Amino acid sequence: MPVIEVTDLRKSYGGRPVVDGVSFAVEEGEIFGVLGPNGAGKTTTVECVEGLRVPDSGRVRVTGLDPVADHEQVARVLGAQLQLSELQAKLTVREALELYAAFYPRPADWRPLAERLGLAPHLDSRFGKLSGGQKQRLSIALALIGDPRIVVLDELTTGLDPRARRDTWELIEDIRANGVTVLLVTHFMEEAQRLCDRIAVIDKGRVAALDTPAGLIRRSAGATVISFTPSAPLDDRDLNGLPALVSIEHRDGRVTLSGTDETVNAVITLLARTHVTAHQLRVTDATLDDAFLDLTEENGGAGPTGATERANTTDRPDTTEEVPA
Ligand SMILES: Nc1ncnc2c1ncn2[C@@H]1O[C@H](COP(=O)(O)OP(=O)(O)OP(=O)(O)O)[C@@H](O)[C@H]1O
Repeated sequence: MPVIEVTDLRKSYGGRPVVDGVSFAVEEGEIFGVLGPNGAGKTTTVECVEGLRVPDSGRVRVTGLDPVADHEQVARVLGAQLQLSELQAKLTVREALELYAAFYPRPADWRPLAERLGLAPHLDSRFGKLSGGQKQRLSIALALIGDPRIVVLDELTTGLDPRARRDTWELIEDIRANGVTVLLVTHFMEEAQRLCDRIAVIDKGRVAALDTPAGLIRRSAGATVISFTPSAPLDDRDLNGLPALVSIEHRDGRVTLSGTDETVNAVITLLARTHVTAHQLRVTDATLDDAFLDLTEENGGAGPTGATERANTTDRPDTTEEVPA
């Protein structure tokens, strides 16, 4: 049975719909991602799940409870990440943990929690003196202190350096390994791809797609990208005739094609037939970035032109770029 159910959720501000019929269900034990461009309605959606906003219409249930009508009971099963600005700079880590534990009838023991989150050496440090990563870990600890079944993490790793971000990912996996369901709002494709079992891509207040990361990538128009530098020019007619081809790009003597495995096999056959050698041949899968751009309208939507530009980006090293607004 799903632990979170959102059905046809709608919310407008000043007559402008920002959540426009969103539906999804999160199963127990999942890391479920909510991904989308700026202003897509992600935070509004999860705040309705947390009971912090009242929907205009639609139905939200958290373990069968209504987050608005049954707010207190929902607060016991659902841990929300604290806005870090709400913590006083002079409060120590220990004081913050003790204070927040006191809000719950059956809190988790904060000591092992602090240990697990690497906060044990910093118990006497004041909040204002913590690094960005330590602050984030404290905010996760405070979200978990009520011993919730579900935790909502919104833009958890924004502003963290790559190492702190990776450490935080391990923590999130660790939280799930302890049986907690995670609802994760993120901008970072790599984060969503690495962590989430399923992702709802939200665009302009609607669910543009809901699938596993691999499923979203498969939907992307050019799911496989092959690039090489040919030893002699290839005939454009041959390239354009390749099966399942989505895009072709020529740059600095290098050819980059996106399509499917069928395209890749046909290119290899073409190279053999024309006795052309492919130098620095690379075959890569499209990334969630590519799928995201295909699925969200503001970035140009699906189509060969968009895919052509992106074909190049798959060769990039392991980056954690934010989605352009
Ligand atoms: N209280 C409010 N009053 C009026 N407009 C609001 C309010 N809260 C949010 N909005 C607007 O609703 C839209 C959706 O906001 P929301 O924060 O849900 O999006 P988001 O997908 O989380 O965006 P981001 O990734 O930028 O945080 C935005 O245009 C935002 O400016």
